[in-house]
Order: sequence, then structure tokens, then C-alpha cells
Amino acid sequence: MRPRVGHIQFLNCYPLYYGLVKNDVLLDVELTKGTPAELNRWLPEGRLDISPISSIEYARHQDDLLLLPGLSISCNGPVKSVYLVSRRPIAGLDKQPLALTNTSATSQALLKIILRDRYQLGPEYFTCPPELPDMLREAEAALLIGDPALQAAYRKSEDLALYDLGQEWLAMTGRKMVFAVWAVRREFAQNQPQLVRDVCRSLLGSMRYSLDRLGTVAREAAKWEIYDAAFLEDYFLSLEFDFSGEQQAGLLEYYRRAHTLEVCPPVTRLNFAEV
Ligand SMILES: C=C(O[C@@H]1C=C(C(=O)O)C=C[C@H]1O)C(=O)O
Repeated sequence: MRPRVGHIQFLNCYPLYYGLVKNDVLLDVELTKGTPAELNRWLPEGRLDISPISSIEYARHQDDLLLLPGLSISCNGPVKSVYLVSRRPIAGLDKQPLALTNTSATSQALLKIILRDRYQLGPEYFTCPPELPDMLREAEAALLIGDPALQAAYRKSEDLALYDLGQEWLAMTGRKMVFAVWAVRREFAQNQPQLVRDVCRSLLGSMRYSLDRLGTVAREAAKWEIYDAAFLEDYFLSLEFDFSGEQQAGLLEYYRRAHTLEVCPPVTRLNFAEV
């Protein structure tokens, strides 16, 4: 039986993917790529067994999911691929239309938390596809994540201000920000503990493999992208892929604030699969 495993189709997961290919793990799993919003749906629906998901989705489905230890997509300061892109300085966004990419869940709530708690602002939010020109036709500012956010930073126009939400979060809380976690359906973990262990070890092994040779990974990724290898290596270095105590503390602080916005239930503890 091959476990059905999700994969985020953004460059942030390229190091993981590179390791899976090089370590011949792809043959052992059925890998399905999607945006975070798609994976967020497919895992609880049972179309996937194990997947990276937006960290806020763990809070929303905590009774049905367990976390995989040791893996996340986090940052300690600038993340470089989660931006508020704005036509005016942030202070001018109160009551203004603000377009949120429909590929995100965690960053949508993160932006609301930052604008409320750090800037005391309440824009009029709406969700739409991540097409920056379309977004800015209808809104004063837009939230982008993943590759469209990287592109916006790479081709930054003079007229737009970019706010990095990883940096904003660190400035406000002094903490790391966890954007994505890997989760398994509890039912699957109960029925197939060995498979969960195998997948978890493979993912961790692949990640370690890539982090040990990040220059090569960046050069390989640059072959298919508009960015050069140095830009990508710098990007990969801003991301953290582990899930240690500091990331967990940052995540619990995020959940606490998200709960006060009523966008997720309270989370008192993080429950991990035994691997
Ligand atoms: C750092 C990132 O984190 C992402 C942000 C997510 C979200 O906002 O829900 C989900 C998964 C991650 O891919 C990114 O996309 O660039």
C-alpha cells in the first residue's frame, strides 16, 4: 500500500521535493501536488493520508489530525514569500478594500492579526485568486503567498510598498512564525503506524539531504525558474524547516491570537503522531 502524500507546489517545498527525488522516495508514496488551500481540503476529506497543510488548519481539525514531529515551514523574521503588497503606506488601509489570496489560510489570519494588533486597522477583506494586477484593480492592497509573492518581490514596482509578514510577526511578538505543518489523519495513524513512521523518516531524511547541499539545490531549482541560484539560496536560507520548541511556542502564540479573532478554536496542546 502506498500512502497518499500531499506536496505544496511552491518553491518553499522544493528542497523537500529535491531530496525525495534524489533519495528515491517518490516510488514509495503517491504524491499529489496542490496549493495549501487545496491540501487543506484534501487531507480532512480523506483524499490524502499525510500532507503539509496551513498551520491554522491543524487548529480547525485538531480532533481528526496529528502533527508529524520535526517538520514545518517557518521563519524567524523575514520569510520573503508572504507579503502584504500595498498601494499606500499601511496606516492608510483602515476600511479600505484588501484582497486576500485564496490559496492561503494561515497568512490570511496572520495579516488580520497583524493589522488589528500592531496597527489597529480594520480593512474590508475579500478573497480572490492570486493575480496581483486584478487584485490591485479592486483593492488598495493584496496578500500574496508562495511563488506569486516571490515574484512580486523580485519585480517590485516603485509604486508599491511590501510588508513581509514574517518580519511583522517577529517585530510584534518576538517569536518565530509557523506557516505550514505536516499532519496525518488520526485514523490513518492508528491503522498504519509503520507507514506513518516510514513517511516521516523519509521526509526528514530528504529535508536533511537538501539542507546539506543547499547551493546545489538552488542551482537545480534555478534551471526552471526566472530567479538566479543566489536569489533562491538566499530564499531557502530564510525558511526554517524544523519544528522545535521555539517554533511550537510561536505557533501557540499565533493560535492564541487567531482564536481571539474567532478564526479558529482554542489549541491548548500540539498532538504529535508517535514515530
Ligand atoms: C512561507 C509560506 O508559507 C505558506 C503559507 C500558507 C498559508 O498562508 O496558509 C500555507 C503554506 C505555506 O506554503 C509561503 O507560502 O511562502
